[in-house]
Amino acid sequence: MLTVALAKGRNLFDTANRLRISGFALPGDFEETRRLVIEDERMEIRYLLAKPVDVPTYVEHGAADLGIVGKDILHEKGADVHELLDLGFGFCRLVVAGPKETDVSRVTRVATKYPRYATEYFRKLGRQIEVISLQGSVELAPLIGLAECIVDLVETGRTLQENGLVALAEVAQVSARLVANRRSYQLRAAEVDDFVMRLRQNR
Ligand SMILES: Nc1ncnc2c1ncn2[C@@H]1O[C@H](COP(=O)(O)OP(=O)(O)OP(=O)(O)O)[C@@H](O)[C@H]1O
Ligand SMILES: O=P(O)(O)OC[C@H]1O[C@H](OP(=O)(O)OP(=O)(O)O)[C@H](O)[C@@H]1O
Repeated sequence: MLTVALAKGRNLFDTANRLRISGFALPGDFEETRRLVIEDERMEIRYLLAKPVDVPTYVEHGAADLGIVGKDILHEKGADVHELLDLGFGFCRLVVAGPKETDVSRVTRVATKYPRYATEYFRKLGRQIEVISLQGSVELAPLIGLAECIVDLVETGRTLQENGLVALAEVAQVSARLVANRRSYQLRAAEVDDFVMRLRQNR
């Protein structure tokens, strides 16, 4: 039986949809259930419903053979996992954003849920910045002077717009990815390949 860790929240609906059209039988209440472990006995798959940021951890440590999670989280966590497939949903962009007059090449304080991305991005610009780590509502920081700009996800642009901020530069493009534990990828190759093939065919 393969164990697959799925990110709860925003991407779960598209993930479940993709699994269903790929032939996996999920319970009708899959997207709403409070159960955290769900078994599909016919397909011999066990799903773990995890907080998105924890999915790479389950996969890296072998608690799950496979995982589905956003590229943003994957890179930020730096987990040692094998990336197998861009699933083609969960699209958004990680950007530097702030008041429109902000000079990105001169900022010193950046608020973000993504310290690694932020540090790497500004290092490439030759800038050593102070990162202010926040857990959400990051757009607040430049509004009240906690930071000059932010590094955060943008999808529709509505949150930036309603707070008088603009995207100043793109840091990364994001979509959902299928990842594998490195040992599972080698030792359970046939099962993993079958899972990958089914998801790939239904992109
Ligand atoms: N507009 C968006 N804002 C945030 N994440 C998005 C957006 N569009 C797609 N995503 C993807 O969804 C993932 C975040 O999902 P979600 O917001 O449910 O997680 P979360 O912020 O960790 O939530 P929580 O902390 O409440 O569990 C991101 O990692 C990203 O890959
Ligand atoms: O471009 P938009 O479509 O407006 O989406 C972008 C917003 O969505 C996310 O926040 P989320 O709703 O996950 O809340 P959070 O701030 O608590 O992370 C992200 O951090 C942005 O704030």
